Amino acid sequence: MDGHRYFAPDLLAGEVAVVTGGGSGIGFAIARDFVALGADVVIASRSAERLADAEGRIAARTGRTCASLPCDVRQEADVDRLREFVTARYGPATTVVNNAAANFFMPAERMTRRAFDAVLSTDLAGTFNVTRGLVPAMLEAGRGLVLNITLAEPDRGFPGFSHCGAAKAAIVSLTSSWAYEWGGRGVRVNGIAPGPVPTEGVAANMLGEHDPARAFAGAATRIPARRLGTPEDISAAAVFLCSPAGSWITGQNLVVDGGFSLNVPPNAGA
Ligand SMILES: CCC/C=C/C(=O)SCCNC(=O)CCNC(=O)[C@H](O)C(C)(C)COP(=O)([O-])OP(=O)([O-])OC[C@H]1O[C@@H](n2cnc3c(N)ncnc32)[C@H](O)[C@@H]1OP(=O)([O-])[O-]
Ligand SMILES: NC(=O)C1=CN([C@@H]2O[C@H](COP(=O)(O)OP(=O)(O)OC[C@H]3O[C@@H](n4cnc5c(N)ncnc54)[C@H](OP(=O)(O)O)[C@@H]3O)[C@@H](O)[C@H]2O)C=CC1
Repeated sequence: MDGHRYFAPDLLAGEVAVVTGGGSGIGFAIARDFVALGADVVIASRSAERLADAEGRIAARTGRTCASLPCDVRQEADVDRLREFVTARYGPATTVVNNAAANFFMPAERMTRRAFDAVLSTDLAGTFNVTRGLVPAMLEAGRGLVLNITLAEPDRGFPGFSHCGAAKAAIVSLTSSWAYEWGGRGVRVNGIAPGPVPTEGVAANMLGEHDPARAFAGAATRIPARRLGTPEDISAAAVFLCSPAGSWITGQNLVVDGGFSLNVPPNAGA
């Protein structure tokens, strides 16, 4: 069920939103729900094929179109092209969702510098590049929103995924710094920290040789809400934070995880 059903149909009318990684998983759900609620949306990621497919699915589900542009968030020149494309098509972006990310299982002692850089350059530098590219126009306009897709309590570590944990911890810190620096100039900055959401990206990149069905079923038993998250759980929170209903919320990292980060021991409360 799409996340936009909770909200008034024109809630985001007048917004121009860029969603990185909007062709799949959580980013797709956010883009789809923003479109359904009246925003003009550009989805951006590396694969033109994935973006074209997502554009078609969004139009079929919402009856409204969005636009897409191939963009590698690691490349500043790509981000410059993205800003020019968005501005020419819809006017300057008023909302950016930094959702694009890379992650894969890698024990810390085997982590090569190239593997570390592959994740840090996508997750951390990518978030910096896109924000740095799009926020100046928001500051000039005196209004804007940045939403970073993060991780719950990343300072506690992310065993097996230390590169991604480090990147997400730094993004949470950027969220606070940017919120403070830009709060007086009309730009809010927040994070959403999703719990386990069984997307294709997770199945393909994080589970190694594990059978996805078994791995996901095992994870669900460790969640107080006793179910995995859905992309719609995350997109509904994104709509709230990026709407006027969230206008006094900035610098926060909203955990949306069915209680997963409470670390309830197995069988507790069963
Ligand atoms: C709870 C939080 C959950 C978060 C979830 C998510 O983020 S889900 C989002 C999940 N979605 C995605 O991740 C999106 C899709 N992901 C991707 O496209 C890739 O993961 C990528 C962006 C890292 C490739 O970037 P690129 O083209 O720049 O990389 P490259 O090919 O040039 O390799 C550079 C180094 O990294 C190594 N290495 C790379 N991949 C793997 C692997 N799977 N396995 C092991 N190692 C891997 C590779 O060996 C090499 O090191 P070496 O051996 O030369 O010393
Ligand atoms: N699913 C989960 O359990 C959790 C997810 N998250 C976070 O949620 C977000 C979405 O993850 P999810 O939907 O699960 O995974 P996906 O793999 O579906 O999403 C990753 C997206 O990032 C894009 N991407 C990757 N590298 C780049 C790049 N260099 N430039 C531009 N786009 C890029 C991919 O598109 P393309 O290949 O076309 O470039 C893809 O659409 C991520 O930030 C992730 O870290 C956080 C906690 C838990």
